[in-house]
Amino acid sequence: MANYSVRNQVAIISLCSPPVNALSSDVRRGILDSLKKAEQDVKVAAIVICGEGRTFCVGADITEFKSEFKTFPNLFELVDILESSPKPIVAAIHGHAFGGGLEVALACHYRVALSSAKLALPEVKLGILPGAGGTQRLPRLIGIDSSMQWIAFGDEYSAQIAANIGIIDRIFPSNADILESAVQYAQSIIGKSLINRRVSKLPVKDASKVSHIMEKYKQIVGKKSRGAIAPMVCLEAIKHAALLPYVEGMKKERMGIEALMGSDQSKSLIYMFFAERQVRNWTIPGTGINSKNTKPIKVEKVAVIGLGTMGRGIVLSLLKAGIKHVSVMELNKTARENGLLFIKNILEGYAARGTISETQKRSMVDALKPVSNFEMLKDTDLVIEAVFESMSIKKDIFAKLGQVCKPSAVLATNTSALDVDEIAMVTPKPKQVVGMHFFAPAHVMKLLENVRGSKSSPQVIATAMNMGQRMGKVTVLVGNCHGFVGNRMFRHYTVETDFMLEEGAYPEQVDTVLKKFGFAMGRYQVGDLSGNDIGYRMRTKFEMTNKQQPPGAPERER
Ligand SMILES: CCCCCCCC/C=C\C=C\CC(=O)SCCNC(=O)CCNC(=O)[C@H](O)C(C)(C)COP(=O)(O)OP(=O)(O)OC[C@H]1O[C@@H](n2cnc3c(N)ncnc32)[C@H](O)[C@@H]1OP(=O)(O)O
Repeated sequence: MANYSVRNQVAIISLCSPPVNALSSDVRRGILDSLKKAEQDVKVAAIVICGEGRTFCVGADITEFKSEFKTFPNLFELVDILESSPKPIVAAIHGHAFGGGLEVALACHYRVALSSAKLALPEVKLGILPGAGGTQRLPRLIGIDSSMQWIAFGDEYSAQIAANIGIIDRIFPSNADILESAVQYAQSIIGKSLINRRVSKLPVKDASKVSHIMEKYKQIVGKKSRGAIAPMVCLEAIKHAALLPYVEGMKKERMGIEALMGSDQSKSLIYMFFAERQVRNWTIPGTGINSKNTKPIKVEKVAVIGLGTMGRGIVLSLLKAGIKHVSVMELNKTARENGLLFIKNILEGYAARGTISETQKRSMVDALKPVSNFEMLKDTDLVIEAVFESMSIKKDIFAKLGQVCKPSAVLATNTSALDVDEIAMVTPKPKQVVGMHFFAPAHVMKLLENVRGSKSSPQVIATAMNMGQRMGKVTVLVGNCHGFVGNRMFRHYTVETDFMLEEGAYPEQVDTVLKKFGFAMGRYQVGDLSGNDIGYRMRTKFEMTNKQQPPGAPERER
């Protein structure tokens, strides 16, 4: 679980737990045993900790969360043992140094990284806090302000940003051999004093400003992470780094993680973490066909038909995924102009905020290819139709696509409830048709529900799934039934909130409570965004509005 070797006075402890070197109890034990060997070997003058395979270390092994705390060395014990080593330890980071992985690196005396490496303390996204000294060591290295930013939101940062603020001591080019570079670096620091290299012994630079900074982040967290408990507990723990000696601060951190670990919020977030990964392994029930044995079609040219709310978001998602040729077809002139303006404005906003560079923005704008007739789509690899939710309009479009598109083109409909098979049947090759149900706003929402028609070919399904993943979506394969899965779930939620209106609540009151609970938008805001007419049409088509009831009859009687 950790391999040990010695090269020119430098001991190498390499984490070996594929695929991501999570810190299972065996890995922690392996690190400790190797460290003892290195400390006892008189020929060893420095130590490098690195990760084998694609990454340094992604943190604690989440699958062990129920049991790991009793096994020695625990992660918070291991980091203190590492830091107190009399021989200098260099963390050699490539891939990811996340969570406990970064905490191990912070306990080392030096940190070097490839420029392509990513660093983060993302525990807050699992509803917990960095419980191996992260809330106490990071502030001593980069200050309270930056630590609150890193820990309360859990975002990842590039090695270069980490170097700029003092986490990383030396950056190597992304194509360098990280181990070789780290060993050379370790040789260069042999004999140097470790007095200023033990992070837990350093003072917190902006400690005197802690109250002010704390207030600032409480406000931001209150808005950005409404309803979440962990971010506030993270802030509290970091505050203690400024107010208390390291050992006392660690006790507070421990209290924080004990309060959060096993909470309903944490359990849900951990469930979500694994569920999001599990859906990548899709399967067609009863056929043996699955993500492992089916290859997607190569997609370079994509077209989106319709530039309304959904079409615009889909185009943006494709551009963000790096698709270099996105044809957009909107026959209505005003809708086309408004849609293109909307897309360009959003890209401008990304560039202004630094989410993308100016060069990336220009290349995204260049990738946009407005087209005015169906013939222009003849060499497109994937067409995503995102027009009005009307079966007759969609059938009309698919009949035309069936005539003009090349036989291998994947034809996707962004319907939220209509029968994908009925749409597919108007084309000469129904096996090329699949549903790709995005959620509004499509460039923001992470869920994509791909709908498997009864005729959709495995390769077509694989292509839609692959495209979803390229767009960074949590892409779920579902069957073809009314409302698919997302809207069938959403329906129960809307029915309950509608009952509340009938019982006297106003839409804005319902929305306010939901937002306070943590929802990004209230249920009625969502209705306004997607269009209440869509739900109305769906209900009418399926005769869920009981014609015997007079207009205005209560929902529960319909
Ligand atoms: C009761 C009180 C006790 C008090 C004492 C507590 C002491 C605790 C001390 C310390 C606590 C530390 C907390 C942590 O470190 S929590 C973990 C923090 N790290 C993370 O959250 C990182 C999670 N991983 C990711 O975000 C991604 O995997 C990423 C690193 C970005 C890589 O992404 P990608 O390349 O897309 O790879 P996958 O996500 O597909 O992952 C590949 C497979 O690896 C599995 N995986 C990933 N991370 C972990 C992990 N931390 N633990 C276990 N398994 C992990 C993932 O599920 C994939 O598996 P599969 O292929 O089977 O789907």
